[in-house]
Amino acid sequence: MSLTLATVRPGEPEIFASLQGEGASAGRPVAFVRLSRCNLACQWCDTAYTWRFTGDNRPHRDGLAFERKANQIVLDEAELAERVLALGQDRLVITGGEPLLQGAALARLVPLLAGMSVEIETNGSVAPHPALDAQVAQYNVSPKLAHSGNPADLALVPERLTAWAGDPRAFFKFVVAEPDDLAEVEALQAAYGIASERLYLMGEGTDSATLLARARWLSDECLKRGWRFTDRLHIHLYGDTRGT
Ligand SMILES: C[S@@+](CC[C@H](N)C(=O)[O-])C[C@H]1O[C@@H](n2cnc3c(N)ncnc32)[C@H](O)[C@@H]1O
Ligand SMILES: Nc1nc2[nH]cc(C(=O)O)c2c(=O)[nH]1
Ligand code: SF4
Ligand SMILES: [Mg+2]
Repeated sequence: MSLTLATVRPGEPEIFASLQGEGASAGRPVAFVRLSRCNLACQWCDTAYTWRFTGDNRPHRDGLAFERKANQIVLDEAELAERVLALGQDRLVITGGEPLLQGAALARLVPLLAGMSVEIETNGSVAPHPALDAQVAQYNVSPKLAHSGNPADLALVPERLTAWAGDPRAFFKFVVAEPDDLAEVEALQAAYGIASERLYLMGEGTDSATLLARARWLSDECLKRGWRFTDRLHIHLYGDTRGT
């Protein structure tokens, strides 16, 4: 079995070491692998190069029907594990695109990582393969709200949100653009019993000024509600740059 990865430059898979920029483990030095393909199509996605391919202007709402394009690289698990281990970190963050679309292959990758812990970035709409789930230390679950432009029935899958809310490894990370978006977060917390200590708000944005402007009111909202706030550290450090 193999994995389809995004590329940081033509022909170079997006495998890199950086500080985790977001969520409950922000600031931790980690290795990253970015997989290609996504089942959603957020209108503000900062990694659309993993799912919207040259020559096709429609968002691919069906990530499983992806086409093999020059900007994707297929690696077998052993080759990928070797490149990850060479980065010398004790945790691997698997992101994308939507990495859980390739859960069976990821389940075969993890045992080759010599004891590295695994953290997964997911949009929360896809069930983790059971053999992968048994090996995951932390999920960063980012359910997409209406402002993402995705149909709610694709983005917000009730049985998935119930499962994530009941899993202590799962930290929710809601991308918020405007104060009105908070009513949706409130409704989801009430509907699924999401614990406030596992509920993070993160501003939408791919530049420091936008993120800081949003942080100013998001922090007040978190103080009022007992929710958590996360910034996007990598954007402040490196801008909107692939492989950082
Ligand atoms: C590119 S996604 C990949 C993982 C998965 N598809 C997901 O959406 O969680 C990684 C993280 O970046 C966030 N993200 C993507 N574009 C963003 C933007 N323009 N502003 C803020 N967060 C963004 C997503 O919500 C998610 O938390
Ligand atoms: N440094 C850094 N931290 C991140 N946290 C989540 C990321 C993602 O794209 O999933 C990401 C990323 O792309 N870079
Ligand atoms: S779910 Fe994640 S990868 Fe997919 S379009 Fe949205 S932000 Fe981008
Ligand atoms: Mg990113």
